[in-house]
Amino acid sequence: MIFHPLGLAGAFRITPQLMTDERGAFARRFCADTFRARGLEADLVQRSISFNARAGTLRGLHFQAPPHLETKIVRCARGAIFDVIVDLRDSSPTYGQWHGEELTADNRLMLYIPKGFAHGFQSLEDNTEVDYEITPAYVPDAGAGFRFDDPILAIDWPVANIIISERDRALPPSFAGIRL
Ligand SMILES: Cc1cn([C@H]2C[C@H](O)[C@@H](COP(=O)(O)OP(=O)(O)O[C@H]3O[C@H](C)C(=O)[C@H](O)[C@H]3O)O2)c(=O)[nH]c1=O
Repeated sequence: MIFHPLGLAGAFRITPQLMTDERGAFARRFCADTFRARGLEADLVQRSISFNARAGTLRGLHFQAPPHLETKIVRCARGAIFDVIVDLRDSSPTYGQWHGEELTADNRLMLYIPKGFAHGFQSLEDNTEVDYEITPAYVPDAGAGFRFDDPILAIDWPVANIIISERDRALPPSFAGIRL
């Protein structure tokens, strides 16, 4: 695995290193010892799937409220997504900044998202599936977030036909004032 630090400290793009032969390839996409050695969270207690039937589906921008802040590893197992993380860490010099990354089944890229970030994505193809590794466990009442079209962030979502849930439509308009 190659860890590429993003401009938002503590977040990484991870590239699995393919070992190829005539059959195809093999690559490690997680290793607890490697993550611990890098000071990253290695005890990811839940693994989840997000299936998105239509291109343009947008989920987010979400986080779990303290004390249930999440660490996540996100990858695209089928199709493609535009993945966005937003730094909401109160003490961070990049507070209020965001990073977008195209994660696809073909590029096999992953994002490591530390605690204190909001997360969201938009699917770029039909039948897109996203894999999550998350800690701590899901706490239904801790769900929080803000709208994808926050005017302060002005995220340029790639697919014009945006499909979102009523819940996401009703989120607060901006991250302003949220400090984790
Ligand atoms: C997140 C989650 C949801 N659920 C249940 C709750 C609902 O019955 C159903 C769909 O939940 P929700 O609409 O909150 O799912 P998303 O809109 O995809 O939310 C996720 O989207 C953004 C992009 C994220 O990064 C988070 O993983 C998460 O907030 O799955 C669970 O049982 N466990 C879970 O961990």
